[in-house]
Amino acid sequence: MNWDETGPDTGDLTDERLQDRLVDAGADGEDTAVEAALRPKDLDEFVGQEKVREQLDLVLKAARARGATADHVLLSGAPGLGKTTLSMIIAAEMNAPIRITSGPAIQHAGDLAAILSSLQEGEVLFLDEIHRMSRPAEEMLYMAMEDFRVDVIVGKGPGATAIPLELPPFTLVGATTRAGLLPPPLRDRFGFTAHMEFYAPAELERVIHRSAGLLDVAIDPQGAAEIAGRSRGTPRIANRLLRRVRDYAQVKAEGRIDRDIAAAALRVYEVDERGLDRLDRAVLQALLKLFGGGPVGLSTLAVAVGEERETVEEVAEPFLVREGLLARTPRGRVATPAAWAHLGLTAPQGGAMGQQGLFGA
Ligand SMILES: Nc1ncnc2c1ncn2[C@@H]1O[C@H](COP(=O)(O)OP(=O)(O)OP(=O)(O)O)[C@@H](O)[C@H]1O
Repeated sequence: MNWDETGPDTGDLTDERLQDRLVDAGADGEDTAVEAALRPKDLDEFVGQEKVREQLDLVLKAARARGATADHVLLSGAPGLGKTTLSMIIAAEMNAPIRITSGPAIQHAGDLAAILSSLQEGEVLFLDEIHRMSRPAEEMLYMAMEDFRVDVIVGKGPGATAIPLELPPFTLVGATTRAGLLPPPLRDRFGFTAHMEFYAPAELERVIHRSAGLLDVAIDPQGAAEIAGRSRGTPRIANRLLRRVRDYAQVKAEGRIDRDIAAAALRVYEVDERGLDRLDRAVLQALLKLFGGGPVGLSTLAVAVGEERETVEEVAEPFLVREGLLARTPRGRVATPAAWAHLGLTAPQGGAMGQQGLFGA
């Protein structure tokens, strides 16, 4: 074997460390405050997603020309790609107020009835994680979306009565990370559905330049490219990395960000040039160094990195799979040739443990 035999340096990736992952696409407390300041305010400021922007622009312009409320909109896509931002832009473009809530916050049909009955005419209701709403609330939503009416059930058992309640026309903007999980009757009630894609590096560079301008940070094009390449196709991560690089630049380089400063800062934060962090690399290293590239079962891999199965499967693997570094096969997890190259290791001759046949020699 021609790789070093010391085994992976998996460190101590406790749950607390995971919550602080710089490359997690979910929002944290700090994000929410800063994100408000960095959010594009209209469709022109919204970077990338050309098709979605073009289509949405037509939907909104046509509704405005008719003096009507815009059709219901469903936005699907991974966390941090701009679904909340787009919903706010829809409201702004329609000159309408916006109410923000989420599926998990609506556990009873009554919760939803209370929200719906207090909407103003034309208001945008943003329902994040719409796939996590309770079943009774979901059924109430069908009628509200289609007929702008809900039946509020008063009482229980045989004496229960349904009191119809008229609603003002409103625009529901539903957001989900998993459009496939939505029941077809709900999906069909949206007049416009858009899928948000991960952003290309050049688009993330534009996001970074825009945010740097708003944060009053000096950054050159190479510095922005360096951060964009590590941002996993996600504007939220790009903005978060920019803020960490800004800290480093303030302490070490009079606040100016160029390629070397960005690279040095992100080395300190353990985000590599492809956007992998310590956990991602620990999983890859275990797979390559301990198991010759696999196939190896998920549980074994998880024990090797000292993590829960779910952490490896849900936190690390999706990005590694997306990047073409790891494959989930019926025989177990397998590293791709790109994984060997990324860690600077040489794949064993003859394709040890399943390399051959799965990816060629
Ligand atoms: N197209 C874009 N152009 C510029 N900035 C963007 C864009 N999309 C997202 N952002 C920035 O990324 C951050 C996260 O976006 P947003 O909160 O809209 O994501 P999201 O898809 O709603 O995420 P989640 O599903 O986790 O709530 C925001 O601060 C916003 O400024």
